Amino acid sequence: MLREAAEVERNPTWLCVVAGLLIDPQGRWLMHRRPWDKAHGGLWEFPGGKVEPGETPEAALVRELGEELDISIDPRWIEPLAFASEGSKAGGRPITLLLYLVRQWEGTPRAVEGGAIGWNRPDAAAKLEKPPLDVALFTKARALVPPAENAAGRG
Ligand SMILES: Nc1nc2c([nH]c(=O)n2[C@H]2C[C@H](O)[C@@H](COP(=O)(O)OP(=O)(O)OP(=O)(O)O)O2)c(=O)[nH]1
Repeated sequence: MLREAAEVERNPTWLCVVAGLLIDPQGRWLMHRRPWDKAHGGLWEFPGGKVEPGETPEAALVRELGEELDISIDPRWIEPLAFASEGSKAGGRPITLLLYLVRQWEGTPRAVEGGAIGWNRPDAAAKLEKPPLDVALFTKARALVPPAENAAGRG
């Protein structure tokens, strides 16, 4: 029993991915276009990546946003917003995607790993082509983001 548990811990049966919804003072949402050579290449996602073994989801998000967007974030500036899960695909582990709201950061976000970024009002960001897991998650995020920030994004 113990041996099996240790094995699962070393080789988890599901993949935990964390991502951030960055909203600027004008109410625009940041989306990241994945590099063409990666899975879901060219699609617009919430910036983030995989949680590494031994890492908390929050630490992973701070690390991933630093690597991907060249920004610094204090863990106190992020808050859990929503999650989405997808079933196992042939050959792959099922993914659970945890989405955090990011209200504050240091630095100017830029795509440093070969992708691109876009700042859009939620209405425009909704029209960007996304990975399947993000479609329902995006709708959920729009419903959950506090009205003040939605209002700032009108127009
Ligand atoms: N970051 C991110 N990944 C997503 C989203 N939606 C979605 O299905 N995914 C999938 C794509 C990938 O299979 C996985 C995340 O992998 P990644 O390639 O971004 O992560 P990483 O930076 O840790 O990857 P790697 O370079 O180590 O391969 O989750 C999303 O909104 N954001």
